[in-house]
Amino acid sequence: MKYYDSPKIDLWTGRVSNKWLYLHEKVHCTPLTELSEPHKKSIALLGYACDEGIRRNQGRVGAVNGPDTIKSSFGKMPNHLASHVLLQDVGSISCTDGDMEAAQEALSNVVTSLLTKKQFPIVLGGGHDMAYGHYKGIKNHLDAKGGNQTIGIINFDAHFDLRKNTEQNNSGTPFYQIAKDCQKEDIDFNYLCLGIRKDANDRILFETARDLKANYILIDTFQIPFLEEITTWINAFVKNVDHVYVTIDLDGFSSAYAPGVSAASPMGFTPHIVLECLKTIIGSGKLISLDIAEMNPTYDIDGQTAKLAASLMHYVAHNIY
Ligand SMILES: N=CN[C@@H](CCC(=O)O)C(=O)O
Ligand SMILES: [Mn+2]
Ligand SMILES: [Mn+2]
Repeated sequence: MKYYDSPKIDLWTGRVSNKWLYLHEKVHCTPLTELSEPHKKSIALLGYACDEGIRRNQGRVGAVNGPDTIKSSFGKMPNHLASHVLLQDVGSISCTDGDMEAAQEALSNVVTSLLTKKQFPIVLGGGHDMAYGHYKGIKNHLDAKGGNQTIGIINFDAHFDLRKNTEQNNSGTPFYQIAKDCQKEDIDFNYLCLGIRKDANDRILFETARDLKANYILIDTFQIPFLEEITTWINAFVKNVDHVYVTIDLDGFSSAYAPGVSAASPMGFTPHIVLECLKTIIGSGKLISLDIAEMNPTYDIDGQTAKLAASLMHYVAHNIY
């Protein structure tokens, strides 16, 4: 398949225990052609190796290497997964010819197929344009099942990513594109954005958020001391939808935690508040799929952004089933 690379076994190295103590010993590298409906509960790791959207959005490229770096960091972590949980690396969507829309389409098709095969997808990026393909994949899967099931998007991010795509699609436009698709279908655009920075979103973006009825919490209050209020907001949002798609943009974290991104946030959020929110969302039983975006190894320091992404994955993988 064009825009698809099979899993790379070489990424999965680390301490050898011969007792599945480490995730690189637990993971199976399964090309999509060999993926079947599992007998066990299964987590599918998929890369989105594309930074074309970041380049178009005047950002710093390098996120094309993000997925492999996160997988490699994750593999070195301890495995506490139950034996009845399968962990599979199913490879990566790649975009080497600049055709980001084709890569998004390929991503959408693979996500649909993963969900149909009863996998829990964790997608690793790559630019946040990933969210458009990821959302479409979830939507197509649910539409095929019928019943008009609704999707709520929870985006942990410093940015709305609601830029208008009148000139082009890029890493700053995915949720605007989704909102426009919702309008065409006459369905609600259910979007909650956590960690918005006033110093990183212009007036037009705030106006667009208002016009599209986007829900958001500013970075000033997206902090542990406001956990009770934040949890109430999340619960109210989740209650209103059938399924939740979570997308985590690493550039929303303070650059003290996540320097390896295109647009860093010195005044960003902490991993602790994100983990608390993930606990609430997973606890709702509605989380259908998740991704981690904008990992850029070129600007990382001592692999700490990759480790943060891997730790978030570690938490989700160990709590989803
Ligand atoms: N995907 C992120 N996009 C941000 C980048 C901001 C920046 O380059 O400073 C945005 O378009 O708002
Ligand atoms: Mn961002
Ligand atoms: Mn983003």
